[in-house]
Amino acid sequence: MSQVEWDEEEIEEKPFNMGYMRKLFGYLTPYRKILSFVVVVVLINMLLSLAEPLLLAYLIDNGIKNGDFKAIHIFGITLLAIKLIGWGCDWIRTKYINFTGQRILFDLRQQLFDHLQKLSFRFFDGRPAGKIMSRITNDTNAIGELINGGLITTVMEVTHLVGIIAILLWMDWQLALLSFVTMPLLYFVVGRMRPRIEGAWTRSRQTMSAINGNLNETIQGIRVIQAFSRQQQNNEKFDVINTRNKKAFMRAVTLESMVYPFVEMIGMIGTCVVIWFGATRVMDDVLTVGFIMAFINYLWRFWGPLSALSKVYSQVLSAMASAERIFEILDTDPEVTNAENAKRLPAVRGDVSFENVSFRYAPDKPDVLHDVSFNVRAGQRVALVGPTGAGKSTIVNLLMRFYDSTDGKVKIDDIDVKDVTLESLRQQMGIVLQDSFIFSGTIEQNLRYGNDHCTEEQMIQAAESVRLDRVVAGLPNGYDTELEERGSKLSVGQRQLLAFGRVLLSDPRILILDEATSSVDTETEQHIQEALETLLGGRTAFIIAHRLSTIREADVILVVQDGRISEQGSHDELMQRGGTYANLVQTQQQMQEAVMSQALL
Ligand SMILES: Nc1ncnc2c1ncn2[C@@H]1O[C@H](COP(=O)(O)OP(=O)(O)OP(=O)(O)O)[C@@H](O)[C@H]1O
Repeated sequence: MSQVEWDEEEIEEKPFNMGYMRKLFGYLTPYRKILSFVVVVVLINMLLSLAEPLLLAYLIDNGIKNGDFKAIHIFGITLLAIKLIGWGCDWIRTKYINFTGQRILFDLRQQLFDHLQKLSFRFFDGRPAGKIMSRITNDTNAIGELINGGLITTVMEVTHLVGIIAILLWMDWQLALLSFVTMPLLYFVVGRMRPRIEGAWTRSRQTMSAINGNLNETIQGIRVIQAFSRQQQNNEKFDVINTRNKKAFMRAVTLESMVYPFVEMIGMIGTCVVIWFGATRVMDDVLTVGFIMAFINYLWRFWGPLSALSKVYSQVLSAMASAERIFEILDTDPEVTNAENAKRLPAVRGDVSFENVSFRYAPDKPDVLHDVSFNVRAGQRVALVGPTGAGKSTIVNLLMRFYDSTDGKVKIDDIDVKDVTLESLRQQMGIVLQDSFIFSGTIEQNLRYGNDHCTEEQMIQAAESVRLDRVVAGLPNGYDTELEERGSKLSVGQRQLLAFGRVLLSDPRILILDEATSSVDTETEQHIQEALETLLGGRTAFIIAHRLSTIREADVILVVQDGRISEQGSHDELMQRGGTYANLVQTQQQMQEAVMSQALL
C-alpha cells in the first residue's frame, strides 16, 4: 500500500508511473474493440485533414494560376468531401469516446464504492470523509478526463505532428529545417514558463479549495457563528482567502497572456523565414506560390499538436496523482475479514466473555485495553461505566468485531468471534449509538433497514413497542414520510425512538447501546425509557451508561478505567466495596442534589 498522507494538502501532480498506467489501461480492456474503432476513425480524419494544404497548393498552382475551372471544381468538391467525412469522424469520436469514458468512470466508481463499504473501521479512522468523497468524485473524474481527452488527443496529435514533419521534409527538406530554427527558442521559453504557469494555476485551484472549505465550515457552523456574532471576523477571514484566490488567478492569466503571444511570435518568425526564402525561390521559378502557401499552412498547424500534447502531459501527471489516491483505496484490504474456515454463527443464547483481551488502534499506538476479562450470561444487562477515554466504546467495538483484538479472545456462547463469519455475527447483534444515524428515505425504509422482509404488521408493532407510533401519527404521510439526510426533520428524541424501532425489528440477541447524554423533555424521556425496556427485554445488553438509574438496574456493572476493568459486580456489591464505583455514585448524587437545589432556588 502506498503511503499517501491524508492530512497533507492533496498533491496535484505525480511523476509518471508505468505501474499505475498499466492498471489504468486494465480498465480500458473491456472496451478495446470500440476504442480501436475510434482510433481508426481518428487516424482517417487526421490523414484527410493533412491533405488540405496540399489541396490548397493544387488550387492555387493549377486552378487559379492557370484559370482551370475543372481544377477549381475538383478542389471544391474534394474539400467538401473531406469536411463531410471529417464531421462524421468527429461525431463518431466524440460520441464513442465520451460513452466509453463514462462507462469506465462508472466501473471505477462502482468498484471504489463497493470496496469502500468492505473496508474496516481503521481505514476510516483519521481519514476525513470529505477527502474520501473527493477521491471517488474528483479523482475518478481526473482519470476520466485522461481517458476521454488525453488518450485520443495523444493518438491524434502525435499522428498530426509526425504527419506534418514528414510532409514538410518531403516538400522541401532544406526549407523545413530552416523553418525549424526557432524551435530551440520555443523550447526554452515554453520549457521555462510552463512550470510557472502550471504552478500559478495550481495555486489558484488550491486557494479555490480554501474558499470552498471556508464556505462549507461557515454553512455548517452558521448557528454558532450567529450565536457568537462572528460575522464581521468571518468576513475579514474570507476576504483574505478570496483576495488570495483573485491574485493567484490574475497571476496565472498574466503569465499565460505573456507566453502565448510569444509562442505565436516565434511561430511567425519561422513563417517569415519561409516567406523570405520561399519568395526568392518563387521568383527564381524553383517553387510555386501554391507550394509556399501549403508550406506555411503546415507550419501554422505545427504548434497546435505541440500545445495539445503538452496539455496532455500535465493531464497525465495529474491523473498519476489521482491514480495513486484511488489505488491506495483499492489496494487496501479490509483488515477484519472472515477467516478461511469461518463458519456461520448459529443462533446464540447470548453469553459473552472477554478473555485477557488487549487492544491497540494502530501498531504504533499504545494499548487502550489491557488484559480485559469478564463473563456475562445470556439475558444479563451490563452497564459500562468509567471516565471519558477509558475504553468503553472500544470494548463494544471488539464485541461487534469492528476491530480485532490484539491479544486475547472475545467469545459469544463460547465461540470465538474470529471463527465465525462477520455477517452471521453482526446479524445477531444490534447497536444503537447516541447520535443514531438516520438515512434519507422514508420512516418505513429506515425501520426496515435491518430486516427487509418483515411484514407490515411486524413493522407497525415494532414502532408501537418503542412508542414511535405517536411520532408517526403526527407526520403528514405517516410511515411514508420522507426524511431528509440524517433525519434532520426529526427531533433528537424522535430519532432515538426510530433507531430503537430499527434495532427491534432486526431482533438481535445481543444489544449494544450508547445511552444518549443529550437531554430531551420529560415526556420524550419517559417514552424513551419505556421503549428501552421493550428493546432490552430478554436480550444480553451492553449499555454505555450515563444515567444512574440505568446503572443501578444493571445486573453487572463493569467499571472501566485506563483500559482496565477495575471493578465488576452489581450496584449493591460495588457500593459495599466502597471503591471507585461508590465514589462515582456519590459524586453523581452530589451533583444531582446541587442541580436540584439550584433549580429550586
Ligand atoms: N479510532 C481510534 N483510533 C485511535 N485511538 C482511538 C480511536 N478511538 C478511540 N481511541 C482512543 O482509545 C481510548 C479509548 O477510547 P474509547 O472511545 O473506547 O473511550 P470511552 O471510554 O468510550 O470514552 P467516551 O466515554 O468519551 O466515549 C482513548 O484514549 C481514545 O483516544
